[in-house]
This record gives sequence, structure tokens and C-alpha cells, in this order.
Amino acid sequence: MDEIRVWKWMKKEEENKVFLCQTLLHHYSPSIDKDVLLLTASIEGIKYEFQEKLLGGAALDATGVPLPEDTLSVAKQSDAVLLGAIGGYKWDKNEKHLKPETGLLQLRAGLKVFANLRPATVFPQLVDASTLKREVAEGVDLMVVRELTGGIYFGKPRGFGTNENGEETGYNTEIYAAHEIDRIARFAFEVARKRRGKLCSVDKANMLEASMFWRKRVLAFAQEYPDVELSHMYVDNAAMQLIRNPKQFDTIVTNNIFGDILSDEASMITGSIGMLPSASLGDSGPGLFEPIHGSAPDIAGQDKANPFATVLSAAMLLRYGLGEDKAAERIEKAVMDTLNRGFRTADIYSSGTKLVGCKQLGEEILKSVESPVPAGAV
Ligand SMILES: NC(=O)C1=CN([C@@H]2O[C@H](COP(=O)(O)OP(=O)(O)OC[C@H]3O[C@@H](n4cnc5c(N)ncnc54)[C@H](O)[C@@H]3O)[C@@H](O)[C@H]2O)C=CC1
Ligand SMILES: CC(C)CC(=O)C(=O)O
Ligand SMILES: [Mg+2]
Repeated sequence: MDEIRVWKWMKKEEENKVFLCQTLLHHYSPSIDKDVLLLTASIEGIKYEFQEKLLGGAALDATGVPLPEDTLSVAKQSDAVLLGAIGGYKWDKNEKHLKPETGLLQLRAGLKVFANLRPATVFPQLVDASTLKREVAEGVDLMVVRELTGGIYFGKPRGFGTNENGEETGYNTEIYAAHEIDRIARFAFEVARKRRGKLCSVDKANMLEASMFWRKRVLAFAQEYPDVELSHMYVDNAAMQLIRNPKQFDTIVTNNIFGDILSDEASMITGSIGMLPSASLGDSGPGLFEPIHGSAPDIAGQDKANPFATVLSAAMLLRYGLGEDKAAERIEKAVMDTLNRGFRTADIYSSGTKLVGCKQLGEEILKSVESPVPAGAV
């Protein structure tokens, strides 16, 4: 690849109180995931052009819309898109079309990234940071494949109304067309095939028509993938099984809203939502890479946020977005080195480790990117 363009939304300094990820990252000049990505690219000899554009609250404040045309257009022309989290108290009461979250959904739809990969891996160094017992959490390595551009977040009709009793209502529609299920099902079978060959499709087919249809379409792919063991589970049971025995799962495929919820749940097995990166991919065009967490406004400005999820998203960008596996490994190894050297933010701290803020953790990750610690040296 001769030229690599990476685009990232970056918040402005004055919004630090609102956007934690960017607050914590912004202590660091200008953000940890960007610094790690660009340093790694330079060391690995990857040529790049890096542009920054606004999305979400920063875009609303600057332009009046959550996804400016210029942002979408540059994102579409890029090879990969690195994204911080959006949202904040300041815009919570905005009308729907003027919410930061709407900008994010428009970007995902605009880039047609229908498959969202959310790996939940328990690093050996963090087993004791999990809220689950060691024997339950240790060795968990599962992948949530979440459908990202359909379902209830996009379905119509939606809105506010009045029912036959004159009472106010709010409504959304869970709807999937056949092609939307088929493409995510195929994607998930392929993912499962490259992993441990087990695919669990999560739905609510005992009650919802959209789920009954989902299950029927997923099932139709089973004969094409005889090497993949397909199972089905209702989402309420899946939420319980993830806590009871998460090691039973290899790859989970599910709709947009169930995947959103289950991946937040799965993140806690690993110690923190601050550990989970994600990759959103389509049939063609750039992938979108972002942590699974939001802007964490409750700890904004406190230098407390865990940067690993965003840094690992940069690694996913290199691997799945640009095919730069060696560079991705450099970042993943730097994360492991940093953990091995004992550095932890508060959310993953356990006794005997070193409690640091986001800024220092970022500096430690950068040191490890630059000079990987030889195996056995810590
Ligand atoms: N993809 C995105 O950009 C997302 C944006 N949001 C937006 O973020 C805002 C906050 O939403 P919440 O429901 O509070 O979800 P959230 O994921 O921002 O935070 C949930 C909890 O996890 C903690 N947390 C999140 N990331 C962390 C990190 N890196 N290190 C340590 N702790 C971390 C927070 O402090 C909070 O207690 C809202 O405006 C929401 O719409 C929420 C989810 C995803
Ligand atoms: C705006 C939300 C739908 C985003 C979210 O929670 C997510 O994608 O994880
Ligand atoms: Mg979410």
C-alpha cells in the first residue's frame, strides 16, 4: 500500500469535561491511540497520510450537525477510520437528529460497515481484575459478531405518537431484510471457521418475528459450513450463560441491539469495558475502528480512563483495515509488555500492581512500542 490515510475524530480541548476518552487521551498530545498508531506505522515503515475530522458533539458545536458532509466524504476516501467515542451530557437532550449518537450511526451506515467484531479476551495478567471468579474468567476468548447497520437502531417506523386512548407513546421497529441477515451470517461463519469452529446465534426467536426470521436465515447457511458447529440461544439465556460459563462460547453472532448489550456484558469478564476494541467491516471500503465503550463522562477530566481499548482498536485497524499484521502485533505486544510491567488504570487494578493514570499508562505503552521488552525480562 503506497499511501495510507487514516481519519480520526478528535475532540477539542474545551470539551475535555464531556469526552472522557478524549479527555484522558487529550492529556496526552494529542491522543494515545493516534500516537501509538503513528509511532508504530513509522517504526514499521508504513507510509500514511493522517487527517482528522469532526464527529458527534465536537461536530455539532462547530457545524450544527453531528456528521458533517466533509467528515463522511473524507472517511469514505480513507483506507481506515480510527474513531474515539462520542456523546456527552451537553447534548443528551438534543432532538434525535442533532444527537452525537445519530452522527455515529450515520457514519456506520455511510461506510456500510455491517459487521462489528468485538473480541472479549481475558489476558492472563488481568484474571484477578475480572469480577468473576478466576476459574470462570481464566482463558475466556470469545468473539461477538454484531450486526451493525440494521435492526432496531435503524428500523422504521420510529418516533413518538399517541395511542387510541390518547396516551403518549414512543416506538421503534426491529426489522431485518433477508440480505442483511445473510451477509452477517456468512461473515460470522467465516470468523468461526478461522477460530475454534463454534458459532452461537443469539436471538429471541421464541417471541419476536424478526428473530424467527433471523434464525431461519442463519440456519440456512449451516450446510455450507459443515466444519462449523452452529447452535442457537435466546438472548436472555445468553446473558446468563456469559456469566455462568463464558468459556462455552467461541463466536457469537447476533443483531445490532443484542450485540451492543452482550458485548458490554462480556467486557466485564475481561476486567473492564476499557479493554475491548472493535472493528467494523463491510464488503468494501474502509473499516471503522473504535473501542466498544462510550465517552465515559462520569470520569471525564480525572485522568482515570483505561486507554487499552482504543490502543487495541488501532491494532485491529492495522490488522483488519490495512493488512499490516506485523505492525498490529507490535501494538498487541506493547500492550502485553505494559501489563507485564505491572501498570494498571483504576478499573483493572488489583493488589500488587502499579496504579497509574491514563496519561502515564499511555506513555508506558509508547515506550513498549518503541523498545519491546524481551521475553522473560520482566
Ligand atoms: N461508540 C460510542 O461512541 C458510544 C458512545 N456512547 C455514549 O457515551 C456516553 C456515556 O454513555 P455510558 O452509558 O455512560 O457508557 P460508557 O461506556 O461511556 O461508560 C459506562 C461506564 O464505563 C466506564 N468506562 C467506559 N470507558 C472506560 C474506560 N476506557 N476506562 C475506564 N472506565 C470506562 C465509565 O466511566 C462508566 O462508568 C453517552 O453519551 C453515550 O451515548 C455510549 C456507548 C458507545
Ligand atoms: C450510540 C450507541 C448505539 C453506540 C453503542 O452503544 C455502541 O455501538 O456500542
Ligand atoms: Mg454500546
